[in-house]
Amino acid sequence: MSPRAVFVGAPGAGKTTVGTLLAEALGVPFRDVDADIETTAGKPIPEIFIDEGEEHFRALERAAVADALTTFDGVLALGGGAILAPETRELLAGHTVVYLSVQLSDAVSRVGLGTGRPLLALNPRATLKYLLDQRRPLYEQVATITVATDGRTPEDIAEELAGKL
Ligand SMILES: Nc1ncnc2c1ncn2[C@@H]1O[C@H](COP(=O)(O)OP(=O)(O)O)[C@@H](O)[C@H]1O
Ligand SMILES: O=C(O)C1=C[C@@H](OP(=O)(O)O)[C@@H](O)[C@H](O)C1
Ligand SMILES: [Mg+2]
Repeated sequence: MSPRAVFVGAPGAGKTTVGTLLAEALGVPFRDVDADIETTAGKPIPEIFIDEGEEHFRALERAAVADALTTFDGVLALGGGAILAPETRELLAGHTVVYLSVQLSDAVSRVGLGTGRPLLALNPRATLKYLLDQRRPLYEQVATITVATDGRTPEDIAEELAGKL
């Protein structure tokens, strides 16, 4: 069993939003690894970061991605940092991986100061700039399809992808 599409990209790229719309368009289920992690941990992601720390979150994330890649055949969204793990990048080989790219300005305006992303809680613009610079090569490495999302609606992006998949 293998997902129809796996979404990667930075926080605010629209993985959860576009992934949900694409799953609807294809008539398949949607799953978000962040939600799987919260179910396993029994608490929201910010609380995992506070109580156990990022390393523990990343361990849960590696396990959740490995599980979903072999047990789920709908549309799957990863968290933005999942591709930091070399073993996760290796597991993605052979899958249909959609990289939603986003420039700093759109990413910042989309995530704003909203809660739920502990890494961005303090200084979203500076942190996002760092994350984008660090991760862009990794997203490009695992991607089989890349879609630039700046200035486009989630509906428009999902429609384009539904036509390609
Ligand atoms: N293409 C887009 N244009 C404008 N806003 C978007 C777009 N994609 C997502 N958003 C908004 O940005 C925020 C983050 O989207 P989300 O799907 O949670 O991103 P991710 O899962 O990649 O972090 C949400 O408020 C969502 O409605
Ligand atoms: O970029 C990251 O390291 C993270 C992104 C989040 O997911 P989204 O990319 O869906 O916001 C979530 O997994 C966690 O807060 C860590
Ligand atoms: Mg998300």
